[in-house]
Amino acid sequence: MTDPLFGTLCVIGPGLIGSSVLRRLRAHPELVSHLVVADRDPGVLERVRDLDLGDIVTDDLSAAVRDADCVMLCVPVGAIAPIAEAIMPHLKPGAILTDVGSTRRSVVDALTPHLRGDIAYVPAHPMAGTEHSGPDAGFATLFEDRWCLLTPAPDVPARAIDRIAAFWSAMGARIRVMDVDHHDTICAMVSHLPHLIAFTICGTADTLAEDMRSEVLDFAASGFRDFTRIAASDPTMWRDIFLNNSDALLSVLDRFSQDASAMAQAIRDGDEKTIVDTISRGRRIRRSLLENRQA
Ligand SMILES: NC(=O)c1ccc[n+]([C@@H]2O[C@H](COP(=O)([O-])OP(=O)(O)OC[C@H]3O[C@@H](n4cnc5c(N)ncnc54)[C@H](O)[C@@H]3O)[C@@H](O)[C@H]2O)c1
Ligand SMILES: O=C(O)C(=O)C[C@]1(C(=O)O)C=C[C@@H](O)C=C1
Repeated sequence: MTDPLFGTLCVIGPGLIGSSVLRRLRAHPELVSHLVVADRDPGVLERVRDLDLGDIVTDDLSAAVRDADCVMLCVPVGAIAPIAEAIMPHLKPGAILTDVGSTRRSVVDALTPHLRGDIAYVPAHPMAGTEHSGPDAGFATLFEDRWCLLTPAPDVPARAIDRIAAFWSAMGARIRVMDVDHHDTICAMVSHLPHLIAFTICGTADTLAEDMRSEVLDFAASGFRDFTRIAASDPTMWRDIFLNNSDALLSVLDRFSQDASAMAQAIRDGDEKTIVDTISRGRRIRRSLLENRQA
């Protein structure tokens, strides 16, 4: 029998992501021997107990981390650094600290000054999720064949990075190690901007429906519905993402606005070539994504 990856793992914030990790660990008990789960919300803790996702379930974060070989923060981005600061004095010597936050630079900058010398911090962002939140939303296969982006500082010991990489491989994910700012630029484009557009387009349709006193939304077919899926995501999580990745997000939003204006101009001018070229590009991207997924 192989040794477990961690003797004790503590998950703080057993929502969609945290509870998916815990479900996978329950399905593969050889990976981690002992699971400690902490949250500030009594309702969440009750569900975690009902679902039997932890061996110890508590609202006492300091006590929860005391014996943990690895502590994983699965809370909204704005709560990561404050929680890390609060638990820092209570961490076991030599423990690994990790999180699953969707943005990196502002979190790393806020957290690093509080980092103890004997604690390795290895942020890991799984590029997987749904529009749902909370412990009931998770599922054990969420991370299968999805990327997990690791952004450790250059001085983090390789042993700790390897552990977290092995952990996410066991979750079914593919691993890529990258620089913090590079991570934020990529995620601004492929995740944060699409969500911003989805939230905005729903608002526009809703306002139009009110203005016209009409049933615009009643006739929403699948194109609009595809936007509403991601627009149903958690407001606190997305507020934190937008505010914590503002520079990269505003920069891609600027480019998007220019491209949308160019499309508007092409429509105004009856410029068929530009319109067809732009649509064809989208079609090519969709097809190459589907091919890569099947590969
Ligand atoms: N949802 C996604 O699609 C997705 C994908 C990848 C990464 N992420 C990131 O993962 C993290 C968690 O997202 P989620 O969708 O699982 O969220 P969630 O809302 O489902 O769960 C978050 C949990 O954190 C708890 N929490 C919040 N503040 C806390 C605090 N101060 N102290 C203790 N507990 C606290 C909440 O009670 C909740 O149980 C976020 O940083 C998010 O950016 C989300
Ligand atoms: O599929 C979804 O619903 C998601 O929103 C998942 C998604 C994404 O944008 O792809 C959302 C935020 C994350 O940090 C990573 C993944």
